[in-house]
Amino acid sequence: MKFQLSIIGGGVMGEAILSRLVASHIYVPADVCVSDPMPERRDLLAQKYGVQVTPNNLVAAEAEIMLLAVKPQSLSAAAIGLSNAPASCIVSILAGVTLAQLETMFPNKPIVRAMPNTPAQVGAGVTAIAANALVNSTQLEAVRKIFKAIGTVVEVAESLMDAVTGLSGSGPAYVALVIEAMADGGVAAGLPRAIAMQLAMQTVLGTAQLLSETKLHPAQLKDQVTSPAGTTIAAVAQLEKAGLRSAMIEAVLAATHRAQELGKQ
Ligand SMILES: NC(=O)C1=CN([C@@H]2O[C@H](COP(=O)(O)OP(=O)(O)OC[C@H]3O[C@@H](n4cnc5c(N)ncnc54)[C@H](O)[C@@H]3O)[C@@H](O)[C@H]2O)C=CC1
Ligand SMILES: O=C(O)[C@@H]1CCC=N1
Repeated sequence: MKFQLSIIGGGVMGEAILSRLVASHIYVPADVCVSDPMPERRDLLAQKYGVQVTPNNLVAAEAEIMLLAVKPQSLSAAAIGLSNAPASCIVSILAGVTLAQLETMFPNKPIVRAMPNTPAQVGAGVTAIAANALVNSTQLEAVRKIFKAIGTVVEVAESLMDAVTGLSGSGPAYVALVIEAMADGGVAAGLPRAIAMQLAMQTVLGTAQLLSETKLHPAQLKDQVTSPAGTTIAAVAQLEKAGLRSAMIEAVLAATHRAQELGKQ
């Protein structure tokens, strides 16, 4: 096979995955090909990572693993002529697009559906994967290795992939909104913007680390912070009044439903 790995679509996620794979020496740049119609993306990726680039998806398809990283709306156009692609194994990170749909486009191919997230850019992503019946253990291990390079990997039933998309796939945006809003609150209370941002960011990072390392339930952590008649319970009462928990639950459900819709297009 001409390439060990090809990435169809060198955008935000394609580059995030590529950057970690090259940095961790999992693939030699010469063995990787990225296909993208935008010359400026091709030039940037070739210069920055030393990989092969092409505007022709068919050229890139000569790979052991072909990773699809185009928008779901671009999949039909990207897949034209690829139904008999020589790629040994196909991996899709497209929101909403099911294994059944991919199997129709790429008959009799081993296919893995995956859902990473943008903290992949700094090796702190989380990716859920689900494989079809044709994926063998060597191929699954190779796919796991790709996603381990960008963070942690969990295996789920394919029926749960839209829910994964609603939670961790889209989740970095929810957390970013929370951090921005907390910083705004600090600014409203008189803090300089830069200090407010630093405090908000480290509070989110530190809280996630504390929960992860101690295995405390979030409710226990909340109870540790809330002194009787203190400041935190005053804030928690406001958050409950504004429906923070309900808003977050509805947000995850809305993203899950949107992923289901994208899969039906
Ligand atoms: N951005 C995110 O946070 C996440 C995105 N995803 C999924 O990853 C996929 C890519 O998303 P992004 O990287 O954010 O999008 P993006 O728009 O940054 O990248 C898509 C790339 O595909 C290229 N492209 C368009 N048509 C093409 C074609 N016919 N052949 C080859 N390349 C083509 C574009 O030029 C662009 O560089 C989407 O399907 C999305 O659902 C999954 C997890 C997280
Ligand atoms: O918003 C989207 O559709 C993509 C999928 C998960 C994160 N971003």
